[in-house]
Amino acid sequence: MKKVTIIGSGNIGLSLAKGLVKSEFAHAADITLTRRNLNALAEEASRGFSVSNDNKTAVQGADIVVFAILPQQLKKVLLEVAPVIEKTNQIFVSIVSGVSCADLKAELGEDATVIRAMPNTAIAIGQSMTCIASDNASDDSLKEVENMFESVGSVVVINEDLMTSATALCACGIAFFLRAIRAASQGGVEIGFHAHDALKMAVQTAKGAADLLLHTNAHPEGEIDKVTSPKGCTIAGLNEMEHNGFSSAFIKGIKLSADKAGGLYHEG
Ligand SMILES: NC(=O)C1=CN([C@@H]2O[C@H](COP(=O)(O)OP(=O)(O)OC[C@H]3O[C@@H](n4cnc5c(N)ncnc54)[C@H](OP(=O)(O)O)[C@@H]3O)[C@@H](O)[C@H]2O)C=CC1
Ligand SMILES: O=C(O)[C@@H]1CCC=N1
Repeated sequence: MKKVTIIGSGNIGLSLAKGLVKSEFAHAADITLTRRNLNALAEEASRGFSVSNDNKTAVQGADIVVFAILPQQLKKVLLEVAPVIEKTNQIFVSIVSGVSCADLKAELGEDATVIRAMPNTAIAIGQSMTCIASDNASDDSLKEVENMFESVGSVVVINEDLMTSATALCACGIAFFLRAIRAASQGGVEIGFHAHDALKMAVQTAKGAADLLLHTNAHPEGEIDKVTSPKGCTIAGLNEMEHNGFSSAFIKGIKLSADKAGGLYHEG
């Protein structure tokens, strides 16, 4: 089993930790979680994770070190751990948005093996879409990190220049689809369902749509054509949504997220 240290155990760091244990990629005891407010990790400590507020100690002996802190918090931590890292044995994975491999190596050293990864919070249940990229990792190192993220979802290896796009589409994207589900359930309440039934119906309908595409490799529009009866109620509803900017709003939101994701580190 690999030893994994996660620096920054907030929303995504903890989701990753839970997913890795659930998938049996690692035992809780092989995962070290850090944050400054150690009290907030009491529950994880009781579940067998090693917890610490000492990043320097926590990185030592780890096979894979994952940085999961905010872009604005990263530089200080990189400078803190740089003197104690083992460049020949350790892989450094950053899931911090807007931080390039060059930025990481500028602080950790040019010979450090750095890999960027962009998962989403469904990683906690093994359903992440994770994109990974590196400009210097060996095939073996890249494979090791790919295996880790494949244990908790799907992985696509991409060119580094597409990482901010991956951030918007996949990492932010899960929030966009969640909001769409909430909107559908709100519509369901207006047309007569109690909120809990409307939400359950919206969730299962969204899951069915996603699974349909995953299982058949079909194009969404082909599946939509099967639903829209001539002069029917689906095309009426769909066109009303489009007149109100549904696709356009989604596309514009994704573009704005991608623009924003690129700038968070250097904005400071
Ligand atoms: N949330 C998401 O869905 C995704 C987020 N990301 C990226 O992951 C990163 C983290 O995001 P998110 O989890 O949402 O943010 P959170 O604020 O939830 O988590 C960040 C964590 O880092 C800890 N932290 C801050 N400074 C230090 C430090 N010096 N040493 C150790 N721990 C520290 C904080 O705890 P404390 O204050 O106690 O130290 C906090 O728990 C961001 O860069 C984001 O871009 C990427 C993909 C998805
Ligand atoms: O909102 C954010 O900035 C982070 C990055 C991707 C998901 N959450």
